[in-house]
Amino acid sequence: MTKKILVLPGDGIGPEIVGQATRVLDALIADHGLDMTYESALVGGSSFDEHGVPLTDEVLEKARQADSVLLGAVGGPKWEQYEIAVRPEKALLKLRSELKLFGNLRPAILYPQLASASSLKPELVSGLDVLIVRELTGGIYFGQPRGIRTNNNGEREGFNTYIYSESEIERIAHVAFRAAMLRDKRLCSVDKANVLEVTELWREVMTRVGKEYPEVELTHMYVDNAAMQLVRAPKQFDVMVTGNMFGDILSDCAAMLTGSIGMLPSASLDANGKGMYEPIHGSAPDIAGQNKANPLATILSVSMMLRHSFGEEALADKIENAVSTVLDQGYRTGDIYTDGMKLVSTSEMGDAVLAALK
Ligand SMILES: NC(=O)c1ccc[n+]([C@@H]2O[C@H](COP(=O)([O-])OP(=O)(O)OC[C@H]3O[C@@H](n4cnc5c(N)ncnc54)[C@H](O)[C@@H]3O)[C@@H](O)[C@H]2O)c1
Ligand SMILES: CC(C)[C@H](C(=O)O)[C@@H](O)C(=O)O
Ligand SMILES: [Mg+2]
Repeated sequence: MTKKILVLPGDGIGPEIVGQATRVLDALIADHGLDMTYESALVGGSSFDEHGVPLTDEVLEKARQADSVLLGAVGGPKWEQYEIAVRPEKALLKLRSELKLFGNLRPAILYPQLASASSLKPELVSGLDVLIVRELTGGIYFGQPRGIRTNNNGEREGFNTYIYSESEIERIAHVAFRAAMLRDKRLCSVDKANVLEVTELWREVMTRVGKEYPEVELTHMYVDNAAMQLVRAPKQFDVMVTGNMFGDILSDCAAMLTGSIGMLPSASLDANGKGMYEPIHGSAPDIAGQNKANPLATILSVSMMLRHSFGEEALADKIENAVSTVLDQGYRTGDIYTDGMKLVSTSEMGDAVLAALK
């Protein structure tokens, strides 16, 4: 059966970077006779402008029907004036939650060629390979009740609920332990169990599930310390597992260690391996429309799609090798540029990756 991919470019730099990723996909489909097709649709602000909602029922249904989804980025200043319920970001959250994509994998890998682009000293990051496993459909992002209300003193107050059920923690724990089993077998669970009951339970469940994976060394760390350790000595980590909001923050932090947020892909998976793939960065309004954005995180997201949703390991490797080749050749978009390298545009980086794939 032909595999169907739904492509959602989104807003800001989304269409520019996804444009390069689909060129890579086109080349692989043509050169390797892959039985895959894709169609594109609006999401986020571009959908809001056209349809008055950031995600139409039709596009949600297409996402359900697809074998996997490739997303660029959503959001931007144009839509910040609207209430949260109709903002572009809501589309992303709805897709994640409706498709039950609870397991978010965010690999922070330093390509050796980019050691000098990292914000840390090369010796601290050389060989860096950390996998952040982020719970993506629960926690404070989705907990009820939430809102802005007027309290008894007549003052407005905003509130959200940080909640995790045991089963939600268990299933993300299994994702993380299984990932650790395929790597260096070290898992660090990040929480705030010294203050928040929800993460006290998180720690208890992680420890319990850990008994099923005796080969994996499980450690626990408070999130404030984890943020500090990530910039102090990031190579101490193999796999990190954490909740939705802590994972959001720590993954942006880890991204910068690899040279740029423009380098980090992600996979958001359901219990059956269906996934949505996207770079971890946003729509970068400051550079949108200028053909400047780094498309590599999105191209690497295609690689993750081929690996996790379609079992095409060799082709996934091929994309990663092509990225490594273009970095060897000295091609750099502005975010990863260092002296002596060749500064290229988004589309020229795409050209270079396509050439390296041949
Ligand atoms: N997955 C998503 O769709 C997603 C993720 C994060 C933020 N957002 C949204 O994006 C908008 C902008 O958010 P932000 O500015 O906080 O974060 P951002 O990730 O868009 O940008 C942060 C900084 O990183 C740079 N950057 C990001 N991606 C880059 C790339 N590929 N190449 C080069 N530089 C890159 C930007 O230019 C900017 O200076 C907001 O509306 C936010 O909600 C969306
Ligand atoms: C845009 C926003 C909803 C999203 C998140 O917070 O999950 C983004 O920051 C991410 O990291 O994918
Ligand atoms: Mg984020």
